[in-house]
Amino acid sequence: MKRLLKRFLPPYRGRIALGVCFKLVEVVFDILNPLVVAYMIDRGVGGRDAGLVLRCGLLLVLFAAVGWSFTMVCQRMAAVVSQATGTDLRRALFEKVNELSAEDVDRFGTPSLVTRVTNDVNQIQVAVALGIRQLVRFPLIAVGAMVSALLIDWHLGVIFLACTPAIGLVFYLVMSRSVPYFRVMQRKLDKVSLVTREALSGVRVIRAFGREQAEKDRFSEAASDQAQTAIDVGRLSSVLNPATFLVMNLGIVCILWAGGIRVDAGELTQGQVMAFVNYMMQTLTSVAYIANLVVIFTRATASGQRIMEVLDCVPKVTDEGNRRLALSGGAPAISLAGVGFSYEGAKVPALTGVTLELGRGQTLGVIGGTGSGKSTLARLIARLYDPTEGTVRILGHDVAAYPFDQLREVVSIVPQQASLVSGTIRSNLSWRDEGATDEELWDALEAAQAADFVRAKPAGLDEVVEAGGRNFSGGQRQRLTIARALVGSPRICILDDSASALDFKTDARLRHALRERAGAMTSVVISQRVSSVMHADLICVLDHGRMVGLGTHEELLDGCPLYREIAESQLGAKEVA
Ligand SMILES: Nc1ncnc2c1ncn2[C@@H]1O[C@H](COP(=O)(O)OP(=O)(O)OP(=O)(O)O)[C@@H](O)[C@H]1O
Repeated sequence: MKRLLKRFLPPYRGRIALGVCFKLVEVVFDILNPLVVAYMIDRGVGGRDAGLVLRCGLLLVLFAAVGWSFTMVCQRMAAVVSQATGTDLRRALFEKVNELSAEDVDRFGTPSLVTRVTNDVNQIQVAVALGIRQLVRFPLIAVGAMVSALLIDWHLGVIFLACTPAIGLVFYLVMSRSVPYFRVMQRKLDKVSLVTREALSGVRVIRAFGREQAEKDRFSEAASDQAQTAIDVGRLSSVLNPATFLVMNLGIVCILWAGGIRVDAGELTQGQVMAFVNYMMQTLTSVAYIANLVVIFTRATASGQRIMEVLDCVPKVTDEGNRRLALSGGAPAISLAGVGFSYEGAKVPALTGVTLELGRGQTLGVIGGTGSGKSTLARLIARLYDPTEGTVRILGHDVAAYPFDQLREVVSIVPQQASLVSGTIRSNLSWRDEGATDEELWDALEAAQAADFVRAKPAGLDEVVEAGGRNFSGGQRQRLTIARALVGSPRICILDDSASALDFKTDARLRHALRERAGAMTSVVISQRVSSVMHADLICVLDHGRMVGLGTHEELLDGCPLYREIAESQLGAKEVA
Protein backbone atom coordinates (compact mmCIF):
# COMPACT_ATOMS: atom_id res chain seq x y z
CA MET A 1 0.00 0.00 0.00
CA LYS A 2 2.86 2.34 0.90
CA ARG A 3 4.47 1.71 -2.50
CA LEU A 4 1.18 2.27 -4.25
CA LEU A 5 0.62 5.63 -2.53
CA LYS A 6 4.25 6.66 -3.14
CA ARG A 7 3.79 5.95 -6.82
CA PHE A 8 0.38 7.51 -7.39
CA LEU A 9 -0.02 10.38 -4.91
CA PRO A 10 3.03 12.65 -5.61
CA PRO A 11 1.42 14.48 -8.58
CA TYR A 12 -1.31 15.67 -6.20
CA ARG A 13 0.98 16.63 -3.31
CA GLY A 14 -0.03 20.31 -3.48
CA ARG A 15 -3.76 19.63 -3.38
CA ILE A 16 -3.37 17.10 -0.58
CA ALA A 17 -1.38 19.64 1.47
CA LEU A 18 -4.01 22.32 0.80
CA GLY A 19 -6.84 19.99 1.82
CA VAL A 20 -5.08 18.91 5.02
CA CYS A 21 -4.16 22.52 5.97
CA PHE A 22 -7.77 23.67 5.55
CA LYS A 23 -8.89 20.75 7.68
CA LEU A 24 -6.40 21.79 10.38
CA VAL A 25 -8.01 25.23 10.59
CA GLU A 26 -11.37 23.53 11.10
CA VAL A 27 -9.81 21.45 13.91
CA VAL A 28 -8.66 24.63 15.68
CA PHE A 29 -12.24 25.96 15.65
CA ASP A 30 -13.56 22.62 16.92
CA ILE A 31 -11.12 22.72 19.86
CA LEU A 32 -11.94 26.34 20.67
CA ASN A 33 -15.71 25.71 20.68
CA PRO A 34 -15.96 24.14 24.19
CA LEU A 35 -13.85 26.96 25.66
CA VAL A 36 -16.24 29.58 24.27
CA VAL A 37 -19.22 27.57 25.59
CA ALA A 38 -17.54 27.32 29.04
CA TYR A 39 -16.92 31.08 29.04
CA MET A 40 -20.52 31.72 27.97
CA ILE A 41 -21.88 29.54 30.80
CA ASP A 42 -19.58 30.84 33.54
CA ARG A 43 -19.58 34.53 32.67
CA GLY A 44 -22.68 35.00 30.56
CA VAL A 45 -25.22 32.65 32.16
CA GLY A 46 -23.57 32.68 35.64
CA GLY A 47 -23.20 36.49 35.55
CA ARG A 48 -26.68 36.96 33.99
CA ASP A 49 -25.06 38.95 31.15
CA ALA A 50 -27.42 38.45 28.16
CA GLY A 51 -25.18 40.59 25.93
CA LEU A 52 -22.19 38.34 26.57
CA VAL A 53 -24.31 35.24 25.88
CA LEU A 54 -25.39 36.80 22.56
CA ARG A 55 -21.80 37.77 21.61
CA CYS A 56 -20.54 34.27 22.46
CA GLY A 57 -23.41 32.79 20.46
CA LEU A 58 -22.49 34.94 17.44
CA LEU A 59 -18.85 33.92 17.84
CA LEU A 60 -19.92 30.26 17.74
CA VAL A 61 -21.94 30.93 14.57
CA LEU A 62 -18.88 32.63 13.06
CA PHE A 63 -16.73 29.62 14.01
CA ALA A 64 -19.24 27.31 12.34
CA ALA A 65 -19.39 29.42 9.15
CA VAL A 66 -15.62 29.74 8.81
CA GLY A 67 -15.16 26.05 9.69
CA TRP A 68 -17.77 25.10 7.05
CA SER A 69 -16.10 27.10 4.28
CA PHE A 70 -12.71 25.58 5.11
CA THR A 71 -14.33 22.12 5.11
CA MET A 72 -15.77 22.72 1.66
CA VAL A 73 -12.32 23.45 0.23
CA CYS A 74 -10.93 20.33 1.90
CA GLN A 75 -13.84 18.19 0.61
CA ARG A 76 -13.22 19.47 -2.89
CA MET A 77 -9.50 18.66 -2.72
CA ALA A 78 -10.31 15.20 -1.35
CA ALA A 79 -12.80 14.54 -4.15
CA VAL A 80 -10.45 15.77 -6.90
CA VAL A 81 -7.40 13.87 -5.60
CA SER A 82 -9.28 10.62 -4.97
CA GLN A 83 -10.95 10.65 -8.40
CA ALA A 84 -7.69 11.53 -10.15
CA THR A 85 -5.78 8.83 -8.25
CA GLY A 86 -8.50 6.30 -9.14
CA THR A 87 -8.30 7.26 -12.82
CA ASP A 88 -4.48 7.01 -12.81
CA LEU A 89 -4.64 3.64 -11.09
CA ARG A 90 -7.20 2.28 -13.54
CA ARG A 91 -5.15 3.53 -16.48
CA ALA A 92 -1.96 1.96 -15.09
CA LEU A 93 -3.75 -1.33 -14.42
CA PHE A 94 -5.34 -1.37 -17.85
CA GLU A 95 -2.01 -0.70 -19.55
CA LYS A 96 -0.35 -3.40 -17.47
CA VAL A 97 -3.08 -5.94 -18.23
CA ASN A 98 -2.48 -5.26 -21.92
CA GLU A 99 1.23 -6.00 -21.46
CA LEU A 100 0.59 -9.28 -19.65
CA SER A 101 1.11 -12.52 -21.51
CA ALA A 102 -1.79 -14.91 -22.01
CA GLU A 103 -0.25 -17.08 -19.29
CA ASP A 104 -0.25 -14.20 -16.77
CA VAL A 105 -3.88 -13.44 -17.59
CA ASP A 106 -4.73 -17.14 -17.09
CA ARG A 107 -3.01 -17.04 -13.69
CA PHE A 108 -4.88 -13.99 -12.39
CA GLY A 109 -8.13 -14.95 -14.10
CA THR A 110 -10.08 -12.39 -16.12
CA PRO A 111 -12.85 -11.85 -13.49
CA SER A 112 -10.22 -11.16 -10.82
CA LEU A 113 -8.52 -8.62 -13.08
CA VAL A 114 -11.89 -6.94 -13.65
CA THR A 115 -12.54 -6.77 -9.88
CA ARG A 116 -9.06 -5.31 -9.34
CA VAL A 117 -9.61 -2.58 -11.95
CA THR A 118 -13.05 -1.73 -10.54
CA ASN A 119 -13.77 -2.64 -6.91
CA ASP A 120 -10.20 -2.66 -5.59
CA VAL A 121 -9.51 0.75 -7.13
CA ASN A 122 -12.76 2.04 -5.54
CA GLN A 123 -11.49 0.96 -2.12
CA ILE A 124 -8.30 2.97 -2.69
CA GLN A 125 -10.31 6.00 -3.83
CA VAL A 126 -12.43 5.90 -0.66
CA ALA A 127 -9.30 5.56 1.50
CA VAL A 128 -7.57 8.50 -0.24
CA ALA A 129 -10.63 10.75 0.13
CA LEU A 130 -11.14 9.86 3.79
CA GLY A 131 -7.39 10.08 4.39
CA ILE A 132 -7.38 13.73 3.33
CA ARG A 133 -10.60 14.56 5.16
CA GLN A 134 -10.27 12.57 8.34
CA LEU A 135 -6.82 11.08 8.85
CA VAL A 136 -5.41 14.28 10.32
CA ARG A 137 -8.63 15.71 11.69
CA PHE A 138 -9.78 13.04 14.10
CA PRO A 139 -6.46 12.09 15.72
CA LEU A 140 -5.74 15.80 16.17
CA ILE A 141 -9.17 16.48 17.66
CA ALA A 142 -8.75 13.50 19.98
CA VAL A 143 -5.31 14.67 21.15
CA GLY A 144 -6.24 18.38 21.18
CA ALA A 145 -9.38 17.71 23.20
CA MET A 146 -7.43 15.56 25.63
CA VAL A 147 -4.69 18.18 26.11
CA SER A 148 -7.28 20.98 26.55
CA ALA A 149 -9.10 18.85 29.12
CA LEU A 150 -5.86 18.22 31.02
CA LEU A 151 -5.09 21.94 30.99
CA ILE A 152 -8.49 22.69 32.52
CA ASP A 153 -8.07 20.19 35.34
CA TRP A 154 -5.53 17.36 35.42
CA HIS A 155 -7.41 15.47 38.19
CA LEU A 156 -10.38 14.88 35.90
CA GLY A 157 -7.96 14.42 33.01
CA VAL A 158 -6.75 11.20 34.64
CA ILE A 159 -10.20 9.67 33.92
CA PHE A 160 -9.66 10.58 30.25
CA LEU A 161 -6.25 8.92 30.18
CA ALA A 162 -7.57 5.77 31.85
CA CYS A 163 -10.09 5.31 29.02
CA THR A 164 -7.32 5.24 26.37
CA PRO A 165 -5.80 1.76 27.03
CA ALA A 166 -9.32 0.33 27.42
CA ILE A 167 -10.24 1.60 23.94
CA GLY A 168 -6.88 0.43 22.56
CA LEU A 169 -7.70 -3.08 23.79
CA VAL A 170 -11.13 -3.01 22.10
CA PHE A 171 -9.44 -1.94 18.83
CA TYR A 172 -6.83 -4.65 19.00
CA LEU A 173 -9.37 -7.41 19.71
CA VAL A 174 -11.68 -6.40 16.85
CA MET A 175 -9.08 -5.54 14.21
CA SER A 176 -6.91 -8.61 14.75
CA ARG A 177 -9.96 -10.75 13.99
CA SER A 178 -11.44 -8.80 11.09
CA VAL A 179 -8.34 -7.98 9.00
CA PRO A 180 -7.86 -11.51 7.59
CA TYR A 181 -11.43 -11.40 6.30
CA PHE A 182 -10.83 -8.52 3.90
CA ARG A 183 -8.67 -10.43 1.42
CA VAL A 184 -11.08 -13.36 1.56
CA MET A 185 -13.93 -10.96 0.84
CA GLN A 186 -12.23 -9.58 -2.31
CA ARG A 187 -11.53 -13.15 -3.50
CA LYS A 188 -15.18 -14.02 -3.07
CA LEU A 189 -16.08 -10.91 -5.02
CA ASP A 190 -13.87 -12.28 -7.84
CA LYS A 191 -16.07 -15.40 -7.80
CA VAL A 192 -19.24 -13.28 -8.07
CA SER A 193 -17.66 -11.46 -11.05
CA LEU A 194 -16.76 -14.78 -12.66
CA VAL A 195 -20.30 -16.18 -12.38
CA THR A 196 -21.83 -12.90 -13.58
CA ARG A 197 -19.46 -12.72 -16.54
CA GLU A 198 -20.12 -16.31 -17.58
CA ALA A 199 -23.87 -15.91 -17.20
CA LEU A 200 -23.97 -12.69 -19.20
CA SER A 201 -21.67 -13.79 -22.00
CA GLY A 202 -23.46 -17.12 -22.34
CA VAL A 203 -26.97 -15.79 -21.86
CA ARG A 204 -28.27 -17.22 -25.15
CA VAL A 205 -26.86 -20.70 -24.58
CA ILE A 206 -28.17 -20.67 -21.02
CA ARG A 207 -31.68 -19.90 -22.32
CA ALA A 208 -31.40 -22.44 -25.11
CA PHE A 209 -30.58 -25.16 -22.59
CA GLY A 210 -33.09 -23.92 -20.03
CA ARG A 211 -30.30 -23.42 -17.48
CA GLU A 212 -31.66 -20.12 -16.09
CA GLN A 213 -32.55 -21.58 -12.69
CA ALA A 214 -29.21 -23.40 -12.37
CA GLU A 215 -27.37 -20.15 -13.19
CA LYS A 216 -29.53 -18.19 -10.74
CA ASP A 217 -28.65 -20.76 -8.06
CA ARG A 218 -24.95 -20.55 -8.92
CA PHE A 219 -25.04 -16.75 -8.69
CA SER A 220 -27.06 -16.87 -5.49
CA GLU A 221 -24.53 -19.26 -3.94
CA ALA A 222 -21.54 -17.07 -4.88
CA ALA A 223 -23.31 -13.87 -3.79
CA SER A 224 -24.49 -15.41 -0.50
CA ASP A 225 -21.00 -16.70 0.20
CA GLN A 226 -19.57 -13.21 -0.35
CA ALA A 227 -22.41 -11.64 1.65
CA GLN A 228 -21.84 -14.07 4.54
CA THR A 229 -18.18 -13.02 4.78
CA ALA A 230 -19.23 -9.36 4.62
CA ILE A 231 -21.77 -10.03 7.39
CA ASP A 232 -19.11 -11.76 9.51
CA VAL A 233 -16.80 -8.75 9.09
CA GLY A 234 -19.72 -6.38 9.73
CA ARG A 235 -20.64 -8.30 12.88
CA LEU A 236 -17.09 -7.96 14.19
CA SER A 237 -16.84 -4.30 13.21
CA SER A 238 -20.24 -3.59 14.73
CA VAL A 239 -18.79 -4.42 18.15
CA LEU A 240 -16.24 -1.65 17.72
CA ASN A 241 -18.44 1.44 17.97
CA PRO A 242 -20.71 0.34 20.84
CA ALA A 243 -17.70 -0.90 22.82
CA THR A 244 -15.87 2.41 22.34
CA PHE A 245 -18.99 4.37 23.23
CA LEU A 246 -19.52 2.23 26.32
CA VAL A 247 -16.02 2.98 27.57
CA MET A 248 -16.36 6.67 26.75
CA ASN A 249 -19.83 7.03 28.29
CA LEU A 250 -18.59 5.36 31.47
CA GLY A 251 -15.81 7.96 31.39
CA ILE A 252 -18.40 10.80 31.06
CA VAL A 253 -20.38 9.41 34.00
CA CYS A 254 -17.19 9.40 36.07
CA ILE A 255 -16.36 12.97 34.96
CA LEU A 256 -19.85 14.25 35.86
CA TRP A 257 -19.65 12.53 39.23
CA ALA A 258 -16.09 13.64 40.08
CA GLY A 259 -16.65 17.05 38.42
CA GLY A 260 -19.78 17.61 40.55
CA ILE A 261 -17.77 16.98 43.71
CA ARG A 262 -15.06 19.47 42.58
CA VAL A 263 -17.66 22.12 41.64
CA ASP A 264 -19.22 21.74 45.12
CA ALA A 265 -15.77 22.17 46.60
CA GLY A 266 -15.32 25.36 44.53
CA GLU A 267 -12.30 23.96 42.66
CA LEU A 268 -14.01 23.96 39.24
CA THR A 269 -16.77 26.00 37.57
CA GLN A 270 -19.88 24.49 35.93
CA GLY A 271 -18.66 25.81 32.57
CA GLN A 272 -15.38 23.96 32.96
CA VAL A 273 -17.22 20.70 33.67
CA MET A 274 -19.35 21.33 30.56
CA ALA A 275 -16.17 21.96 28.54
CA PHE A 276 -14.77 18.73 29.96
CA VAL A 277 -17.84 16.78 28.88
CA ASN A 278 -17.68 18.43 25.44
CA TYR A 279 -14.06 17.42 25.07
CA MET A 280 -14.95 13.90 26.15
CA MET A 281 -17.69 13.82 23.49
CA GLN A 282 -15.28 15.12 20.84
CA THR A 283 -12.77 12.45 21.78
CA LEU A 284 -15.55 9.85 21.72
CA THR A 285 -16.71 10.71 18.21
CA SER A 286 -13.13 11.04 16.99
CA VAL A 287 -12.24 7.61 18.29
CA ALA A 288 -15.33 6.14 16.59
CA TYR A 289 -14.29 7.78 13.32
CA ILE A 290 -10.72 6.58 13.76
CA ALA A 291 -12.06 3.05 14.25
CA ASN A 292 -13.98 3.42 10.99
CA LEU A 293 -10.85 4.75 9.28
CA VAL A 294 -8.85 1.76 10.50
CA VAL A 295 -11.44 -0.57 8.91
CA ILE A 296 -11.39 1.38 5.64
CA PHE A 297 -7.59 1.55 5.50
CA THR A 298 -7.26 -2.14 6.31
CA ARG A 299 -9.63 -2.98 3.48
CA ALA A 300 -7.79 -0.56 1.16
CA THR A 301 -4.49 -2.19 2.13
CA ALA A 302 -5.82 -5.58 1.04
CA SER A 303 -7.00 -4.00 -2.24
CA GLY A 304 -3.69 -2.17 -2.64
CA GLN A 305 -1.81 -5.48 -2.37
CA ARG A 306 -4.04 -7.00 -5.05
CA ILE A 307 -3.45 -4.00 -7.33
CA MET A 308 0.32 -4.07 -6.76
CA GLU A 309 0.39 -7.81 -7.54
CA VAL A 310 -0.76 -6.91 -11.05
CA LEU A 311 1.43 -3.80 -11.42
CA ASP A 312 4.50 -5.69 -10.17
CA CYS A 313 3.89 -8.70 -12.40
CA VAL A 314 6.76 -9.22 -14.81
CA PRO A 315 5.13 -10.55 -17.99
CA LYS A 316 6.25 -14.09 -18.72
CA VAL A 317 6.45 -13.36 -22.41
CA THR A 318 8.36 -10.16 -23.18
CA ASP A 319 10.24 -8.62 -26.09
CA GLU A 320 12.54 -6.52 -23.95
CA GLY A 321 15.80 -5.71 -25.71
CA ASN A 322 14.67 -7.25 -29.01
CA ARG A 323 15.55 -5.35 -32.19
CA ARG A 324 13.87 -5.56 -35.58
CA LEU A 325 15.23 -8.54 -37.50
CA ALA A 326 16.27 -8.78 -41.13
CA LEU A 327 13.99 -11.31 -42.82
CA SER A 328 15.80 -12.02 -46.06
CA GLY A 329 17.16 -15.46 -46.88
CA GLY A 330 15.67 -18.82 -47.63
CA ALA A 331 15.04 -20.15 -44.14
CA PRO A 332 11.79 -22.12 -43.68
CA ALA A 333 8.67 -20.12 -42.85
CA ILE A 334 8.00 -22.17 -39.71
CA SER A 335 10.37 -24.51 -37.99
CA LEU A 336 9.49 -26.32 -34.74
CA ALA A 337 12.12 -28.35 -32.89
CA GLY A 338 10.99 -30.59 -30.03
CA VAL A 339 8.29 -28.10 -29.03
CA GLY A 340 6.29 -28.80 -25.89
CA PHE A 341 4.07 -26.76 -23.62
CA SER A 342 2.35 -27.21 -20.25
CA TYR A 343 -0.26 -24.77 -18.95
CA GLU A 344 0.41 -23.52 -15.44
CA GLY A 345 -0.91 -25.99 -12.89
CA ALA A 346 -1.74 -28.64 -15.54
CA LYS A 347 -0.77 -32.21 -14.66
CA VAL A 348 -0.04 -33.28 -18.23
CA PRO A 349 1.55 -31.25 -21.02
CA ALA A 350 -0.83 -29.83 -23.65
CA LEU A 351 1.80 -30.40 -26.30
CA THR A 352 5.00 -32.42 -26.40
CA GLY A 353 7.84 -33.13 -28.85
CA VAL A 354 6.47 -31.44 -31.98
CA THR A 355 9.09 -31.17 -34.72
CA LEU A 356 8.30 -29.98 -38.24
CA GLU A 357 9.43 -27.60 -40.96
CA LEU A 358 7.28 -25.70 -43.45
CA GLY A 359 8.59 -23.91 -46.53
CA ARG A 360 7.64 -20.35 -47.43
CA GLY A 361 4.34 -20.00 -49.24
CA GLN A 362 3.25 -23.49 -48.22
CA THR A 363 0.20 -24.49 -46.20
CA LEU A 364 0.35 -26.50 -42.98
CA GLY A 365 -2.81 -28.34 -41.99
CA VAL A 366 -3.20 -29.27 -38.31
CA ILE A 367 -5.82 -31.84 -37.42
CA GLY A 368 -6.69 -33.77 -34.29
CA GLY A 369 -9.47 -34.49 -31.86
CA THR A 370 -10.79 -31.99 -29.36
CA GLY A 371 -8.21 -31.04 -26.72
CA SER A 372 -5.36 -32.57 -28.77
CA GLY A 373 -3.26 -29.34 -28.61
CA LYS A 374 -4.09 -27.67 -31.96
CA SER A 375 -4.84 -24.21 -30.53
CA THR A 376 -1.85 -24.48 -28.22
CA LEU A 377 0.37 -25.03 -31.27
CA ALA A 378 -1.14 -21.93 -32.92
CA ARG A 379 -0.52 -19.86 -29.76
CA LEU A 380 3.12 -20.95 -29.65
CA ILE A 381 3.73 -20.03 -33.29
CA ALA A 382 2.17 -16.58 -32.66
CA ARG A 383 4.12 -16.35 -29.36
CA LEU A 384 1.10 -15.83 -27.18
CA TYR A 385 2.90 -18.30 -24.91
CA ASP A 386 6.55 -19.39 -24.82
CA PRO A 387 7.17 -23.13 -25.23
CA THR A 388 8.23 -24.95 -22.07
CA GLU A 389 10.50 -27.12 -24.21
CA GLY A 390 12.05 -26.79 -27.67
CA THR A 391 12.15 -23.79 -29.99
CA VAL A 392 9.79 -22.15 -32.46
CA ARG A 393 11.48 -20.39 -35.37
CA ILE A 394 9.83 -18.15 -37.90
CA LEU A 395 11.52 -17.09 -41.15
CA GLY A 396 14.83 -18.27 -39.68
CA HIS A 397 14.60 -16.53 -36.27
CA ASP A 398 13.50 -17.73 -32.85
CA VAL A 399 10.05 -16.19 -32.19
CA ALA A 400 11.42 -14.98 -28.84
CA ALA A 401 13.94 -12.77 -30.68
CA TYR A 402 11.33 -10.66 -32.49
CA PRO A 403 10.07 -7.35 -31.14
CA PHE A 404 6.32 -7.76 -30.70
CA ASP A 405 5.37 -5.17 -33.31
CA GLN A 406 7.44 -6.94 -35.96
CA LEU A 407 6.13 -10.36 -34.91
CA ARG A 408 2.52 -9.12 -35.19
CA GLU A 409 3.31 -7.73 -38.65
CA VAL A 410 4.78 -11.06 -39.74
CA VAL A 411 2.30 -13.44 -38.10
CA SER A 412 -1.43 -12.94 -37.92
CA ILE A 413 -3.80 -15.26 -36.13
CA VAL A 414 -7.51 -15.79 -36.44
CA PRO A 415 -8.57 -17.20 -33.07
CA GLN A 416 -11.17 -19.92 -32.66
CA GLN A 417 -13.64 -17.48 -31.16
CA ALA A 418 -14.37 -14.66 -33.57
CA SER A 419 -14.12 -11.41 -31.68
CA LEU A 420 -15.17 -8.02 -32.97
CA VAL A 421 -15.33 -4.81 -30.98
CA SER A 422 -17.80 -1.95 -31.21
CA GLY A 423 -16.98 0.49 -34.00
CA THR A 424 -17.32 0.01 -37.75
CA ILE A 425 -16.31 -2.74 -40.15
CA ARG A 426 -13.46 -0.49 -41.26
CA SER A 427 -12.17 0.10 -37.70
CA ASN A 428 -12.30 -3.64 -37.00
CA LEU A 429 -10.47 -4.51 -40.21
CA SER A 430 -7.71 -1.94 -39.70
CA TRP A 431 -6.28 -3.41 -36.50
CA ARG A 432 -3.11 -4.68 -38.17
CA ASP A 433 -2.67 -1.69 -40.45
CA GLU A 434 -4.37 1.56 -39.51
CA GLY A 435 -3.43 3.12 -42.84
CA ALA A 436 -4.88 0.31 -44.98
CA THR A 437 -6.62 1.66 -48.10
CA ASP A 438 -10.20 0.76 -49.07
CA GLU A 439 -8.76 -1.32 -51.89
CA GLU A 440 -6.69 -3.39 -49.45
CA LEU A 441 -9.70 -3.84 -47.14
CA TRP A 442 -11.91 -5.03 -50.00
CA ASP A 443 -9.16 -7.35 -51.19
CA ALA A 444 -9.02 -8.96 -47.72
CA LEU A 445 -12.83 -9.14 -47.59
CA GLU A 446 -12.90 -10.83 -51.03
CA ALA A 447 -10.35 -13.45 -49.90
CA ALA A 448 -12.26 -14.05 -46.65
CA GLN A 449 -15.51 -14.50 -48.62
CA ALA A 450 -17.00 -11.55 -46.75
CA ALA A 451 -17.17 -8.97 -49.56
CA ASP A 452 -20.72 -9.87 -50.66
CA PHE A 453 -22.45 -9.32 -47.35
CA VAL A 454 -20.41 -6.19 -46.55
CA ARG A 455 -21.32 -4.76 -49.97
CA ALA A 456 -24.99 -5.43 -49.17
CA LYS A 457 -24.79 -3.27 -46.03
CA PRO A 458 -26.07 0.29 -46.57
CA ALA A 459 -22.90 1.88 -45.15
CA GLY A 460 -20.49 -0.71 -46.59
CA LEU A 461 -17.13 -0.50 -44.79
CA ASP A 462 -18.57 2.12 -42.45
CA GLU A 463 -21.39 -0.14 -41.28
CA VAL A 464 -21.65 -0.05 -37.49
CA VAL A 465 -20.38 -3.05 -35.52
CA GLU A 466 -22.12 -3.35 -32.17
CA ALA A 467 -20.38 -4.62 -29.00
CA GLY A 468 -18.98 -8.12 -29.60
CA GLY A 469 -20.22 -7.93 -33.22
CA ARG A 470 -23.69 -9.01 -32.08
CA ASN A 471 -25.35 -7.47 -35.18
CA PHE A 472 -23.56 -10.05 -37.36
CA SER A 473 -24.14 -13.79 -37.63
CA GLY A 474 -21.53 -16.27 -36.34
CA GLY A 475 -20.34 -17.03 -39.90
CA GLN A 476 -20.17 -13.33 -40.81
CA ARG A 477 -18.15 -12.61 -37.68
CA GLN A 478 -15.74 -15.40 -38.57
CA ARG A 479 -15.27 -14.09 -42.10
CA LEU A 480 -14.65 -10.55 -40.83
CA THR A 481 -12.00 -11.78 -38.38
CA ILE A 482 -10.34 -13.74 -41.22
CA ALA A 483 -10.37 -10.59 -43.37
CA ARG A 484 -8.87 -8.64 -40.49
CA ALA A 485 -5.97 -11.13 -40.29
CA LEU A 486 -5.28 -10.78 -44.02
CA VAL A 487 -5.05 -6.97 -43.98
CA GLY A 488 -1.44 -5.77 -43.87
CA SER A 489 -0.15 -8.76 -45.88
CA PRO A 490 1.16 -11.02 -43.11
CA ARG A 491 3.93 -13.46 -44.04
CA ILE A 492 2.24 -16.18 -41.98
CA CYS A 493 -1.48 -16.47 -41.32
CA ILE A 494 -2.84 -18.93 -38.75
CA LEU A 495 -6.50 -19.88 -38.94
CA ASP A 496 -7.38 -21.64 -35.70
CA ASP A 497 -10.52 -23.58 -36.57
CA SER A 498 -11.79 -20.27 -37.87
CA ALA A 499 -13.85 -21.65 -40.68
CA SER A 500 -15.97 -23.94 -38.51
CA ALA A 501 -19.11 -21.81 -38.98
CA LEU A 502 -18.65 -21.66 -42.78
CA ASP A 503 -20.49 -24.01 -45.08
CA PHE A 504 -18.33 -26.43 -47.11
CA LYS A 505 -18.61 -24.38 -50.32
CA THR A 506 -17.53 -21.12 -48.69
CA ASP A 507 -14.78 -22.95 -46.80
CA ALA A 508 -13.49 -24.35 -50.12
CA ARG A 509 -13.58 -20.88 -51.74
CA LEU A 510 -11.68 -19.45 -48.75
CA ARG A 511 -8.97 -22.12 -49.05
CA HIS A 512 -8.73 -21.43 -52.78
CA ALA A 513 -8.28 -17.68 -52.09
CA LEU A 514 -5.58 -18.42 -49.51
CA ARG A 515 -3.78 -20.67 -52.00
CA GLU A 516 -3.80 -17.78 -54.49
CA ARG A 517 -1.87 -15.70 -51.97
CA ALA A 518 0.52 -18.60 -51.37
CA GLY A 519 3.50 -16.93 -53.09
CA ALA A 520 3.61 -14.27 -50.43
CA MET A 521 1.88 -15.93 -47.52
CA THR A 522 2.37 -19.14 -45.58
CA SER A 523 -0.82 -20.51 -44.02
CA VAL A 524 -1.50 -22.69 -41.01
CA VAL A 525 -5.00 -24.12 -41.18
CA ILE A 526 -6.24 -25.77 -38.00
CA SER A 527 -9.38 -27.79 -38.28
CA GLN A 528 -11.21 -30.90 -37.22
CA ARG A 529 -12.42 -31.30 -40.83
CA VAL A 530 -10.30 -33.40 -43.16
CA SER A 531 -11.70 -31.47 -46.14
CA SER A 532 -10.14 -28.26 -44.75
CA VAL A 533 -6.61 -29.67 -44.46
CA MET A 534 -6.37 -32.44 -47.08
CA HIS A 535 -4.96 -30.14 -49.78
CA ALA A 536 -2.27 -28.72 -47.49
CA ASP A 537 1.39 -29.25 -48.39
CA LEU A 538 2.01 -30.71 -44.96
CA ILE A 539 -0.46 -32.07 -42.43
CA CYS A 540 0.35 -32.47 -38.74
CA VAL A 541 -1.86 -34.94 -36.85
CA LEU A 542 -2.11 -34.37 -33.10
CA ASP A 543 -3.42 -36.77 -30.49
CA HIS A 544 -3.39 -35.92 -26.78
CA GLY A 545 -0.62 -33.35 -27.33
CA ARG A 546 1.62 -35.69 -29.35
CA MET A 547 2.33 -35.50 -33.05
CA VAL A 548 1.25 -38.90 -34.35
CA GLY A 549 1.54 -38.14 -38.06
CA LEU A 550 3.24 -35.69 -40.42
CA GLY A 551 3.00 -35.72 -44.21
CA THR A 552 0.69 -35.13 -47.13
CA HIS A 553 -2.90 -36.42 -47.28
CA GLU A 554 -1.87 -39.47 -49.28
CA GLU A 555 1.15 -40.23 -47.08
CA LEU A 556 -0.95 -40.02 -43.95
CA LEU A 557 -3.73 -42.21 -45.34
CA ASP A 558 -1.05 -44.88 -45.75
CA GLY A 559 1.06 -44.26 -42.68
CA CYS A 560 -1.12 -42.72 -39.94
CA PRO A 561 -3.97 -44.92 -38.63
CA LEU A 562 -5.57 -42.02 -36.70
CA TYR A 563 -5.65 -39.79 -39.80
CA ARG A 564 -7.08 -42.59 -41.88
CA GLU A 565 -9.75 -43.21 -39.25
CA ILE A 566 -10.72 -39.51 -39.18
CA ALA A 567 -10.72 -39.32 -42.99
CA GLU A 568 -12.86 -42.44 -43.35
CA SER A 569 -15.34 -41.21 -40.77
CA GLN A 570 -15.70 -37.86 -42.53
CA LEU A 571 -15.22 -38.60 -46.23
CA GLY A 572 -16.46 -42.19 -46.29
CA ALA A 573 -14.32 -45.32 -46.79
CA LYS A 574 -15.05 -45.37 -50.55
CA GLU A 575 -13.76 -41.89 -51.25
CA VAL A 576 -10.68 -42.45 -49.09
CA ALA A 577 -9.87 -45.69 -50.92
N1 LIG B 1 -5.68 -21.61 -20.91
C1 LIG B 1 -5.55 -22.90 -20.56
N2 LIG B 1 -5.24 -23.25 -19.30
C2 LIG B 1 -5.08 -24.54 -18.94
N3 LIG B 1 -5.24 -25.56 -19.78
C3 LIG B 1 -5.56 -25.31 -21.06
C4 LIG B 1 -5.74 -23.95 -21.51
N4 LIG B 1 -6.06 -24.00 -22.83
C5 LIG B 1 -6.07 -25.29 -23.17
N5 LIG B 1 -5.78 -26.08 -22.12
C6 LIG B 1 -5.66 -27.55 -22.11
O1 LIG B 1 -4.67 -27.90 -23.05
C7 LIG B 1 -5.07 -29.02 -23.83
C8 LIG B 1 -5.00 -28.67 -25.31
O2 LIG B 1 -5.94 -27.63 -25.56
P1 LIG B 1 -6.10 -26.95 -26.99
O3 LIG B 1 -7.03 -25.82 -26.84
O4 LIG B 1 -4.77 -26.68 -27.55
O5 LIG B 1 -6.80 -28.14 -27.80
P2 LIG B 1 -7.47 -28.11 -29.24
O6 LIG B 1 -6.93 -29.28 -29.98
O7 LIG B 1 -7.33 -26.79 -29.88
O8 LIG B 1 -8.98 -28.40 -28.87
P3 LIG B 1 -10.29 -27.94 -29.68
O9 LIG B 1 -10.28 -28.60 -31.01
O10 LIG B 1 -11.39 -28.47 -28.81
O11 LIG B 1 -10.24 -26.46 -29.73
C9 LIG B 1 -6.46 -29.38 -23.37
O12 LIG B 1 -6.36 -30.49 -22.50
C10 LIG B 1 -6.94 -28.20 -22.60
O13 LIG B 1 -7.72 -28.58 -21.50
